[in-house]
Amino acid sequence: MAKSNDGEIALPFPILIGDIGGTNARFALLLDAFAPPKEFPIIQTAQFKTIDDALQRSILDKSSVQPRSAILALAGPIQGDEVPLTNCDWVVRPRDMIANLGLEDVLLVNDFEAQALAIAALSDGDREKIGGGEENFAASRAVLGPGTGLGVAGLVHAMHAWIPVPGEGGHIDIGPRSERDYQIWPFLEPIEGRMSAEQVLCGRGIMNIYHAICATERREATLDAPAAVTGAALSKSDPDAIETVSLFSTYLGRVAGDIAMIFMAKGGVYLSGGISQKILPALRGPEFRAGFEDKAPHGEMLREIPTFVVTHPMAALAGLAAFARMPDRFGVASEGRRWRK
Ligand SMILES: Nc1ncnc2c1ncn2[C@@H]1O[C@H](COP(=O)(O)OP(=O)(O)OP(=O)(O)O)[C@@H](O)[C@H]1O
Repeated sequence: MAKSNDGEIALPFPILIGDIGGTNARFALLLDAFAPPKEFPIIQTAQFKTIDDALQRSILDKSSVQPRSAILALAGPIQGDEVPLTNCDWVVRPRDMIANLGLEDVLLVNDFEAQALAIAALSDGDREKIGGGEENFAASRAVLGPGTGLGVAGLVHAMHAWIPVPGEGGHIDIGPRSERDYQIWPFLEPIEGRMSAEQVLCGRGIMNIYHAICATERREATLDAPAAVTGAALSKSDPDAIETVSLFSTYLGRVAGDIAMIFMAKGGVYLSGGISQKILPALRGPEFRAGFEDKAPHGEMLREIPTFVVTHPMAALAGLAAFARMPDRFGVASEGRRWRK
């Protein structure tokens, strides 16, 4: 059996891989290191009381293949033998999974770690470049994903391996920069008195910006959901929605530029998460790159760093599949989050 580079033995095939978010869970089976993943229909987490029930009824009962191991990416910190999920009622108990579902080996990783694994493996068909120079293939990369929250991770190339670096980068401070920012800022809702990136760069953040613009303009806020705001912006039917998406793109560019500097991400900065793909036409506009490059004294360096929108519909699963097939290429720590029969 192969050894992964942290000295652990690679997980045995067939491997069940899963990306479990607050609303949706996506699963696929890998029969061996070469066969394409067998994907299952997306599961709504709210429709099953427990994850074991969802796995039994939606995966195991629907396939003749019994997986020997599982790699699951979860939204939330992984600590101890019972891992509650953020934004949904499921609790992941790997020991019970091994006892009840016929698995021998379970590895849990953070959802943005899976996104970081994905950006090591995406082909040109799974991403759209939106500015900057050529990528440096051996250099570090970073990924930001505005969705229900703002996930951030780095991907560092060291010791002949790609090492995902998950963190809480979505919660860094963000401050006003332009005259317009100074007008809007007093109306933005802070968290415990401070403005963090996540307060503006997620679904809730879109509404925060939109309400602040409406308050600044003394206009009634008529749109009631992030999708309504981005829809009205893309169809150019509402001036406040248009400005919301313009400022969202600027702020996403600024934070992406900060993360690029922290990781020296000359391999590129990637935008994932549910929102990036949905506002892709807006991200192609000038605001995102202008915010990204406005980083004196390092503007020159930032202008060279390419940025990409991840267009792969199941990027996290693609990342987990790449790791499952070639664990030696990645430095994924397993201490405290791997359970074996
Ligand atoms: N068209 C849209 N424009 C802007 N925001 C949207 C749009 N559609 C959904 N959203 C917002 O995106 C967020 C959900 O993001 P995303 O799809 O990335 O979910 P997630 O956090 O990855 O969870 P899960 O994995 O369970 O789907 C919600 O806040 C939702 O309101």
